[in-house]
Amino acid sequence: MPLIILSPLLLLLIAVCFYPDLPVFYILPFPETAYLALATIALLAALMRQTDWLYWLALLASYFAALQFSSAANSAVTGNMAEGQITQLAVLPLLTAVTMLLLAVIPKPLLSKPAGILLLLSGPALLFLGVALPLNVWLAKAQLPSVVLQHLPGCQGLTWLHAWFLLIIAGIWLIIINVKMRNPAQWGQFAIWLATIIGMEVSYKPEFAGWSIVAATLAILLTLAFQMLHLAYIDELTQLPQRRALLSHLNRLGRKSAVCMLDVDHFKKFNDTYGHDVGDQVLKLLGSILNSIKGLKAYRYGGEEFTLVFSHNNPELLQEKLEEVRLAVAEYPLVIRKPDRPNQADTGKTQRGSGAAEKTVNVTISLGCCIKQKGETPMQLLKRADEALYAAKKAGRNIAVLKA
Ligand SMILES: Nc1nc2c(ncn2[C@@H]2O[C@H](COP(=O)(O)OP(=O)(O)OP(=O)(O)O)[C@@H](O)[C@H]2O)c(=O)[nH]1
Repeated sequence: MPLIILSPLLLLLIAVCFYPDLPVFYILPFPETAYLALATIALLAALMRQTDWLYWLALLASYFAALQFSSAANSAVTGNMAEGQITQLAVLPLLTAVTMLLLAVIPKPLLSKPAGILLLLSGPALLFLGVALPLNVWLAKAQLPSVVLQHLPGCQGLTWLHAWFLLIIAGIWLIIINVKMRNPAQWGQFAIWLATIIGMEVSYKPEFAGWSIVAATLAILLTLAFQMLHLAYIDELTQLPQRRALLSHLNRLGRKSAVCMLDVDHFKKFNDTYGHDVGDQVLKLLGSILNSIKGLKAYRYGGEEFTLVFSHNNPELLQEKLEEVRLAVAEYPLVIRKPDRPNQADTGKTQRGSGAAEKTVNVTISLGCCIKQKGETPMQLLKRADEALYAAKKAGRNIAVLKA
């Protein structure tokens, strides 16, 4: 997924480096096209209720405007930055990188709230302040060693100073994406940052800088598509694909396959005893247990029912796997905080650990599995799996029933 999101920028980078004379670079009028692309994506993001993107787009638009303003101010210089000299334009990527990293990590308020409007305006304001203030003069006073102000080999705009600074930002960003937040939006934001760096390096040609904005908007478009797919197919609570994804899988099921329905035993009683919130945590945990078991594809069918799809029909292997799933759930200790600790009520009621005010419980599941028959439709197969589940419940629960 990340590479697809980054692909417009990677393609642009290759084209700029190796094919700078491509006619496609010169067919669009810039900067108008860049602003039009930004406005279109902003509209699309707002329509899709993904308004966080508006913060990013405002920042990107003001970055592009600041880039043009600084480029015009430095128009006497052929490249972005004369060797060994810090221009205002050279400070821009450093400032943008920090602003974007900040935007990536801070919680974003609703745009309709005053705090949202403030955040929307503060990013662009910071950039324009950076351009207006003589930051380059202040930086020059720091008397950096001349080597850090030399251009990178093959680069016209970026110096070693930029390289080190941007490398650190990129490192922090990639760590955040991979360790903390694994979702398409994080990669889309990283793509925007990448676009600003490319835009900076190629700003000596307005067409290239304009294309970097177009590539960034394409990256956001791809991210929006992933976000919509996620909304349509992934269950919010368990993070498993939900019924729509299951039906699409069942429609392209191979000849040798099997389907299993499972649900939590006495879940109504569990909810009544520990509360709906704790019940939700159990379903979440069940989702992560099912997702971690190899050799099957797990879906949340609805409520406390889950479906497992197997791409083989070997009865021994199926029985073994069903048993593995059943035991994985039954043997997982759920630590539940007692309600006499209200101050910690929001911080995860179900987790591993021990303590005086905690109680360990176990939940069990029942499973009903059926091997796909010749000519059987997905609905018929699901219905038989449901009957097998019913048989497992009748047989006393916490067992797996496999039918041919
Ligand atoms: N916490 C929580 N409970 C849910 C959710 N979806 C369904 N339930 C509950 O799951 C319970 C299902 O109850 P029943 O269908 O009677 O089944 P059961 O109590 O598990 O009994 P058996 O299946 O016969 O063992 C109901 O109380 C629903 O409210 C959910 O998303 N979160």
